Amino acid sequence: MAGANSFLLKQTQLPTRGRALVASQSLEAGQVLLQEAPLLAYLDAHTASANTVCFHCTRPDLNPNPNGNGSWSFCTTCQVAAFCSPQCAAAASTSTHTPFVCRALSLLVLCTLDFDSQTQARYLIAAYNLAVVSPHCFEQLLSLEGEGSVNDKIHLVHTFLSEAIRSWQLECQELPSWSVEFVASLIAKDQRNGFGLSTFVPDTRLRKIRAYAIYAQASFFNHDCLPNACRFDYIDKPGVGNTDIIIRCLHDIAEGVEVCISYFPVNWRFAERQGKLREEYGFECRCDRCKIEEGWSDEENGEKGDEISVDGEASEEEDEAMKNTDEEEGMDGEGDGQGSFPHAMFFMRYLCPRESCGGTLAPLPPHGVSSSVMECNVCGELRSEEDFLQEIQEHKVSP
Ligand SMILES: C[S@@+](CC[C@H](N)C(=O)[O-])C[C@H]1O[C@@H](n2cnc3c(N)ncnc32)[C@H](O)[C@@H]1O
Repeated sequence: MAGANSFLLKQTQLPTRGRALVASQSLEAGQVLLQEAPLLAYLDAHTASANTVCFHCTRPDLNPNPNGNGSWSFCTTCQVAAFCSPQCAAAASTSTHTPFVCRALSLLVLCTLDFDSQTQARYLIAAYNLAVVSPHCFEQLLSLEGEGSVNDKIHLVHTFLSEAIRSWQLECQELPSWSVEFVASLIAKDQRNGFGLSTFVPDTRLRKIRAYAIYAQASFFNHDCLPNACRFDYIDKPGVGNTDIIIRCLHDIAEGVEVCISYFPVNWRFAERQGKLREEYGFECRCDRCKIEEGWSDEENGEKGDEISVDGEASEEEDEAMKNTDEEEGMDGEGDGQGSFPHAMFFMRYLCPRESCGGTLAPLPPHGVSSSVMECNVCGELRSEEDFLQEIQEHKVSP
């Protein structure tokens, strides 16, 4: 497979879960398995409405100023897309902000779609643009999992996209129109394969979605409620590649073992996890953890859910934070030992201990030797082995 570390993973086909990625050699804790640039990325409509994020690289304007801000500029044609630098503006003109996108964005601000539909419309604009500027990448998008069905919301965004295409055709060239069924299937591909690009807001300790992205190779990671890898992104890092996805091992993985991530915070309870996977991903999870938790009563699910929250208590705020976060996360597991709650140690080791964070901890990439320092994929905090051992003592759970 393609990607920076392509030799570490190989794609295979599994009978009950479709395409999957397995370790093609033994992998080390913290190892970077994949670093990949997006096939396409698009801004969340709420974020975009604030006009403080670069349309091309998604970095924020940290000092918004109505009189103009250093290297920041707006597209003078659509007056919708902001760019953080002349370099981003120039790169966008042949990739993410072509004349078609520019026209479509100027129509988008005039339409009455709600924010959710505007976000979907931004995805469709980016997908249509991809079909024009990079047919090969568009083919990759089309090959991803997901077949959708048409509903009223899809009719609305389809109508918008058709208008945008027609408007551009009048001025320019003959462009193919897309059927509503085709649009529904593209939206399903986004739902099943898209990743949120978010930033951690230290004051609220919540994540704020800034943009979404789809990656050709990372789309082949299946889900597990006790994953052996997790995803990092560094969208504010300087230089190119800030929207790359990085997948790292949580622990050593033997050759031939499937590498899975979690599609949402791992401290979600059984019913929430099953509901999300059924409704948005179209499958029933039969992982080891689910097989155990399906045998729990509602009370047990509630109690154990409480036990494995950050402080031994699952606050409503924390639950809400997790619901608002389309990331793989973890939680700690005080629990009652390995007997009735065998995955408690997973949460002890891989949940960020910071209150309300809910992020997953993975070791820093090994440099010669494995690192014992864990990094949180949500708040970015580091935890040393000494801190971990102290936490275990406090929780009185044997490692
Ligand atoms: C991001 S794609 C993963 C790659 C996918 N298997 C494929 O063939 O392209 C997500 C889809 O994979 C399938 N999938 C992922 N994890 C699964 C699991 N644990 N059990 C069954 N199906 C799974 C579901 O169809 C889901 O909608």
